[in-house]
Amino acid sequence: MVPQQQPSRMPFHRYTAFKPVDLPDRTWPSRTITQAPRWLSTDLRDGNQALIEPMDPARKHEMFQLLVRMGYKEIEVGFPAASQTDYDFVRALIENDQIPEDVQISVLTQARTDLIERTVQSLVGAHRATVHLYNATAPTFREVVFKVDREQCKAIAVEGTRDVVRFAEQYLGGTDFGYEYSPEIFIDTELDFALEVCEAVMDVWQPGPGREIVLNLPATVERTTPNVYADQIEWMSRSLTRREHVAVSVHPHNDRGTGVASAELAVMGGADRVEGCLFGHGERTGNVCLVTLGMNLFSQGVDPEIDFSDIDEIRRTVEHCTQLPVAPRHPYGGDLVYTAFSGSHQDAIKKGFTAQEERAEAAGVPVADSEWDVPYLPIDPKDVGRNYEAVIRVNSQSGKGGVAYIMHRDHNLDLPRRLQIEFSRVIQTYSDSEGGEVAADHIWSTFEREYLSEGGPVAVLAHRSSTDGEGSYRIDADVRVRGEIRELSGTGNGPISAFCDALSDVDVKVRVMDYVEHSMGGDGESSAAAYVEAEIEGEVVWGVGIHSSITTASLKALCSAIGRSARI
Ligand SMILES: CC(=O)SCCNC(=O)CCNC(=O)[C@H](O)C(C)(C)COP(=O)(O)OP(=O)(O)OC[C@H]1O[C@@H](n2cnc3c(N)ncnc32)[C@H](O)[C@@H]1OP(=O)(O)O
Ligand SMILES: CC(C)C(=O)C(=O)O
Repeated sequence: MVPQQQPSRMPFHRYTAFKPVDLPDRTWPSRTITQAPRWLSTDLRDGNQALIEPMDPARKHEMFQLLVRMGYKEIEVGFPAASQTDYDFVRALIENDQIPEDVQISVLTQARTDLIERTVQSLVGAHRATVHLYNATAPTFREVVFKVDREQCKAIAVEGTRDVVRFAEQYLGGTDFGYEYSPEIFIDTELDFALEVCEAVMDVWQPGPGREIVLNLPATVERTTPNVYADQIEWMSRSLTRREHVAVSVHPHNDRGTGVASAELAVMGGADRVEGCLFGHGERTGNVCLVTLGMNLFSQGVDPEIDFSDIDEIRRTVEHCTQLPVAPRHPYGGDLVYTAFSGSHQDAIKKGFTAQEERAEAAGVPVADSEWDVPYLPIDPKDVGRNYEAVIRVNSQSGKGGVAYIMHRDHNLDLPRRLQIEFSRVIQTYSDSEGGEVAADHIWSTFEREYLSEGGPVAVLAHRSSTDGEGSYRIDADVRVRGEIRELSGTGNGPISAFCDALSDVDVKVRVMDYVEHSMGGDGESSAAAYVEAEIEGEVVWGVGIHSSITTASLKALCSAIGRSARI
């Protein structure tokens, strides 16, 4: 008897639901994203500060170069007041002139005068640079961490901003200087207070034409559903004064696994800019993944303004720099994300590829330019530098479609449907007994053994044929029958029926039920494939022949069927 279910033993009473935002006239749900937001990569700061082993200078340079190559124009390069390594890295970028003209680096600092001064000093000589200042504004942080009230909390932000302005004037004369402020833990901060602090910071910075401020509103710890974050962002975006001079920025983390949705809904709610990391590195469960966000736009026909065309090179570099693996199922970049093992998916993909090619041909455009619509593949793997090799892999969950796809892809063989069924049963028997994946070369060697070996009871050694002009076909063939070489002759309405007739002389009874042939394409020496479905000794089997002469291929296919019927 199944035991009765016990009441939950999870202590859920310890947690309270996040308070929603009162915004009945919210507009974000009916918006769509038609343009990429501004991106900021914080791989070298928030990503780096969460690594088991932070990046050494060589890895930092490699990551920076990758980000530049991909097209990121805003890159947070470190926390220079935190360590000599971070400070030296920023100096090296500037002194070695490694920052392209159109790239704005930024550096993070706490709101502490000594740290701000050192942070600003790290930027001396930069063409363009931003200082990013933060202080936590949420109630628990005010009460527990800083032991300040609202006014004192606001004063930290205001004084910090004054320091930034003062030191920038002192040290950064020739720099196109920008400023970013983050009320850290914005997501848990009372909205009216977050607004009050941001307004006070703006009063010091004085944004205006040519003097933007970035107000970054982080979901430092993701604690609610993405719609609530979107409400918060829309509320802030609508409430801020001097909005046209403010870049509203979001910085989602992924604690609930909904960082990407939070960022997307926040952009619909009015955010102009998104901060995140490649493959979602960052504190705890990570920052929002910039690859997923960019590729999500791409898959909707929106230019992500970032180059993802060699996703494996990006993944390898990130793995090398962070010394952490990217999960095989990570959206767009994981090893397995364009692979189907299961039969019905493989069948649909195989049909989808054919339809895609036909559509492209009908439209007169190359497949690589034609509108993509293939089942189970939200994007063309080739658009991110993958090939179709891994799209279909065979294991015990696979059906005929997958096996047939591999035979076509790797060997130009279009197996007729009933042969697909017959051969996939052979592969299924193997995968059921061995478990695991059946490699493409094993599929081929099995096919060769089952259908192409010439060691059966009948083999054609040579043949000559003639027609009488009235549709009758005559064949004379040297045939090895059960180990003996015989000269046989037969007539029929084609080579196969003539050969069947010839075989009846040596007591081999074959009734052909289906016949299919095709050229295997390619070069001048290309072969033809012939497939014969035949009833032999009451058994229906398929045989396959491959040869540069289609007649020889068809005779071989018949011998192949005879061989199979003798074996099974
Ligand atoms: C959400 C985020 O990712 S924020 C970025 C977090 N990243 C990092 O912290 C990485 C780099 N940080 C560091 O290396 C160090 O924290 C340093 C060098 C900046 C400072 O080191 P320390 O002076 O030893 O201070 P410590 O690390 O203990 O920080 C805590 C102190 O800073 C204060 N503090 C924390 N954040 C801020 C802030 N944004 N503004 C002002 N003060 C702050 C705390 O209240 C605490 O002060 P207390 O010692 O008077 O109680
Ligand atoms: C400093 C801020 C932007 C931050 O990293 C966070 O809140 O997660």
